[in-house]
Amino acid sequence: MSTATFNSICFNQGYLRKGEVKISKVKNRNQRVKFYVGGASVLSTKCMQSSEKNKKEVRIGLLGASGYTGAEIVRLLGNHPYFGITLITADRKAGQSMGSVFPHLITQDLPTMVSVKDADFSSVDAVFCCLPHGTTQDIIKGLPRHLKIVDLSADFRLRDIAEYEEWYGQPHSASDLQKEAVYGLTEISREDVKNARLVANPGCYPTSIQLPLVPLIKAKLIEHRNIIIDSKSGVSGAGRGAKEANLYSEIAEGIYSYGVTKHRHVPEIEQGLSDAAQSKINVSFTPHLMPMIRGMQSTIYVEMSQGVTMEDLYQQLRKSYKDEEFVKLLDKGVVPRTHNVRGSNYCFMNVFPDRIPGRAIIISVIDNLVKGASGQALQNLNIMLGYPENTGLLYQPLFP
Ligand SMILES: NC(=O)C1=CN([C@@H]2O[C@H](COP(=O)(O)OP(=O)(O)OC[C@H]3O[C@@H](n4cnc5c(N)ncnc54)[C@H](OP(=O)(O)O)[C@@H]3O)[C@@H](O)[C@H]2O)C=CC1
Ligand SMILES: CC(=O)N[C@@H](CCC(=O)OP(=O)(O)O)C(=O)O
Repeated sequence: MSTATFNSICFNQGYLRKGEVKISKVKNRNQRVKFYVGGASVLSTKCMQSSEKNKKEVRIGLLGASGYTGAEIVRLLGNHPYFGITLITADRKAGQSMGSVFPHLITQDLPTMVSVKDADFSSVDAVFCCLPHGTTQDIIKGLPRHLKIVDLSADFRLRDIAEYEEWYGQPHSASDLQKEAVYGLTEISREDVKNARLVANPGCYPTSIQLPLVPLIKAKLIEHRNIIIDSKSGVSGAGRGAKEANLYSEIAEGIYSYGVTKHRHVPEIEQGLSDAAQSKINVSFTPHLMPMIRGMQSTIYVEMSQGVTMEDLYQQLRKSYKDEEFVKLLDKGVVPRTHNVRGSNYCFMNVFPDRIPGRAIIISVIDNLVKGASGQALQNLNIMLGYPENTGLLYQPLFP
């Protein structure tokens, strides 16, 4: 038995911070080790001293590092003890350093951005693909098979290729890969994510909508008809590319409803809800652009099934998420606010009685760039590679 002091150690379910632990046997880092912490013992398959932080075990390639979700991956991985970035790509900004494109990341020790066509994947183990939909499928098709991939674009989210082609207005060039892709709404498909090679990371609106609705639909607590979803997004949801519609003068001091009746997230939302219901569900969905940078709220109006009460809805969500680290049902009556999840991987939700008997109102909030994109992507890659799901994701919300 030996004694050591760690700043942090990780074990199967999370982290222990600062403290003395006694280690019964240690031969190598991946060995099963017994820790004694304050009299209790904890079994671990992987442990690491924080002083080893720079010797990262997994080499990450980040495609689309010069965009918002790419930058967010860099920010999150800055605190990840096991994942180190060894390759970053950009398109127009290829040849530049990360610090020159995103000065807030100047302290990160990263290689220069290269174009995807010049990227060498031989010393990469896993890839985050933060590229525009439509361009992604051809790039992923060309990647070596040894790579684990989390794709943040919409290219592999829809199982039905014809539906993709209809809603995205272009042919799909990698239908074979689509068959192996796992839709990575982590809390709902965790078991499938574990064994996936390619994960299609959900869209931000679909994440905020499916997390509350899937458990209620599975438990048959709400009717499949008349689901009305009104969502609001911060402008970073549209990416960093210059667009007239996203100019400050177009966004500030106003709200803009867009994609009315035809937003491309409709089939993704309906796919997830229909899977939960095991029958086709159609929804009314309208997204809005808000004069804020980050954040997303979905306000969802539903009809409760015959005989179901508000208490049933609340208790079902409590049961579904009581052990989840990143999805929180708030105390009764507390209204979720985008401010309360900013910069974090949390989804906060709650359910309220409507004034009209038999109807309920659900509100869920996320940070579109974290749980709605890069945070959930990291949660998925942690699972795919057998690390604790929360690794690198323990940021508290940034408020005010
Ligand atoms: N922003 C958000 O909140 C969310 C975004 N997503 C999805 O994640 C993906 C990335 O989004 P986001 O980071 O916001 O987008 P950005 O527009 O901010 O970044 C796009 C990135 O892709 C690169 N790129 C553009 N075109 C090409 C191309 N033809 N070949 C190779 N690289 C290219 C850009 O390089 P360069 O800058 O050098 O031109 C940039 O690095 C998108 O599919 C988006 O829909 C998903 C959920 C939420
Ligand atoms: C504000 C804004 O423009 N948001 C984006 C959604 C971002 C996202 O989650 O979507 P994808 O990953 O499917 O692109 C939009 O409405 O297209």
